[in-house]
Amino acid sequence: MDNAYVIGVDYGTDSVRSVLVNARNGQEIASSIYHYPRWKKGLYCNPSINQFRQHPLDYIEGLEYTIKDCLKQSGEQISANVKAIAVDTTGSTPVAVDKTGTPLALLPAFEENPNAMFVLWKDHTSVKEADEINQTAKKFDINYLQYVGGIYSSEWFWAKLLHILRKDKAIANNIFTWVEHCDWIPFLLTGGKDALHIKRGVCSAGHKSLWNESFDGYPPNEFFIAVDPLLNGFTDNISADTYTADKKAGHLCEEWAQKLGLSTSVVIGIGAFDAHMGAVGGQIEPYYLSKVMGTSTCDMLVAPNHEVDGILVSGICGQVNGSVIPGMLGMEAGQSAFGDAYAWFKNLLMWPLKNLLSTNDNPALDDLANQLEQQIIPQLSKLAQKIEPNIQQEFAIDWLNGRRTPDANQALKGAFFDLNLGTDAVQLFRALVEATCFGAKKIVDRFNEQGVPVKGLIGMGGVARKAPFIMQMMADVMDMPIKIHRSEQTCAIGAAMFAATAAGIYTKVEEAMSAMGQGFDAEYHPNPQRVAIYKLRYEKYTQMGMLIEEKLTSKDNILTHIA
Ligand SMILES: Nc1ncnc2c1ncn2[C@@H]1O[C@H](COP(=O)(O)OP(=O)(O)O)[C@@H](O)[C@H]1O
Ligand SMILES: O=C(CO)[C@@H](O)[C@@H](O)COP(=O)(O)O
Repeated sequence: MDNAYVIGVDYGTDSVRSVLVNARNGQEIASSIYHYPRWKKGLYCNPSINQFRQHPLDYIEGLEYTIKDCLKQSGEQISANVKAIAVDTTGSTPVAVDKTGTPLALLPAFEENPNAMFVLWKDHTSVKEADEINQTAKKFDINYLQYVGGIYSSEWFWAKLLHILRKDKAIANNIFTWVEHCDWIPFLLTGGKDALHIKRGVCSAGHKSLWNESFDGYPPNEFFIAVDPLLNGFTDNISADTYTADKKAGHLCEEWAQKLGLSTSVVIGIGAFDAHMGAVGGQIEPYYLSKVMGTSTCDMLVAPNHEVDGILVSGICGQVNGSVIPGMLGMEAGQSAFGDAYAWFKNLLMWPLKNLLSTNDNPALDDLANQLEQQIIPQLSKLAQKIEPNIQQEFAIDWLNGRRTPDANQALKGAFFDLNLGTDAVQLFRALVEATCFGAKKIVDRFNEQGVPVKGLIGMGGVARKAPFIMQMMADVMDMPIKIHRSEQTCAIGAAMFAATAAGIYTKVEEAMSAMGQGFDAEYHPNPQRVAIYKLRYEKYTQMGMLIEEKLTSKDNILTHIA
């Protein structure tokens, strides 16, 4: 135990990070990050139709680079004592694979075909298919959506599969099965060669693929045929056995052991989603909402199974036994755009610099544009912090990437209200931040209303750590303190905790969490004066949100007729 080290690998939206930590106390020995090069160039994506695809080579190259870099920084002695690796990824981010479990984009015939690549969580091309799953589910006596909040989302597994099968005959003819990113990386590292043997984590299966123990696995084939005969037989190639992330997927295969310079005795853990492992890295406690705030938010809550027996929370992203901590019910909710909403606003302000300023012959101008870009969100935050909220101020709705929870509806859009000729960028930014905090409060309200009391808030992720202004507003809007986890890399550290448990260094992940957790370093408390004004503004957010939703979904909506 003295000389035991573990590696946690965290695949985020833009980059993969690995950390090598001391399994005894969680001390970070090395970390490394790799930005996906093809993704960075915008390849295979089309934001105007919400198509976001990632090439498997971005993932494979990043895996090799970051782990090797960590080992290089740590030195030979530590590298020789690496006992386990575990991986978390975004999700639902599935890919079509052939019988050998190879993603189709790794085959020459499909290497440039976006439909043969991983369909990133934020790809919303399958809104129609998700709707068809929702409509079909109503025709069955058993409610197959009861454990995923009652609404199937276009961000998820089956909707994405159906969309790809419909769009691309060549993929439909060559696909053997459909696999989540978090289940595929352990398969890769353990040298899997048969797609029937891919081990599916309970986290991905339960939250995104409609697996539940009460159905003895997935819904029956008739359900999928009723959605579309194209889905016929797909569950035959997906094992109904699922695993919690404290278990082994296997050992490092010869090929990857050689590539990385590690031994084949290194244990590979079962994979799970970033937010779920992040919640563990952030030392989640029962009934604390653990908010991973980055591009999007993922809000996790755990509760002992016997205390929430019979409760089904509607409109969330699922409740799954063991998806976060084995033996507890893991519940997931979240917002489709959080930091992404601020990034959108920043990009809007950057438009003249990106489009009117010719930097061809002048690298200094390029540098200047980049520097300004880095400063936009911090400077807006600094100035927005000085504005005291009042009821008449500019106002926004945060559904710029649709609404993930409560009640998934990816067709919804964002909005600004109450603008006048005096409205400036700072006021608009303030309104946007406030809207994202209101969106966060809607999730807390839903848990409270449906019998799962939220007793505290834990903040993690890029925005939680970089944005005191936003975290203070979160505490004010929620009327509840929020404590921020010390770790910069909660997801990767969570993966490292699971790696240590899968390797048998700890018997339970809770033990790993208390031994390896780094604790909290900031806490924001609500300001009573602002709490009162935000209550009124939240009421307005609710009313305006309802108005937008009714308009967008009503039969006499002019846009529906034009479409
Ligand atoms: N100073 C800041 N204040 C608020 N948001 C920020 C700041 N800097 C970056 N962001 C946002 O953080 C998000 C990235 O979060 P991060 O946790 O680093 O990545 P990921 O979600 O990919 O894991 C981006 O959407 C960006 O707009
Ligand atoms: O939805 C999930 C997990 O269920 C996340 O993977 C997804 O929000 C992406 O997270 P990031 O914004 O990359 O931290």
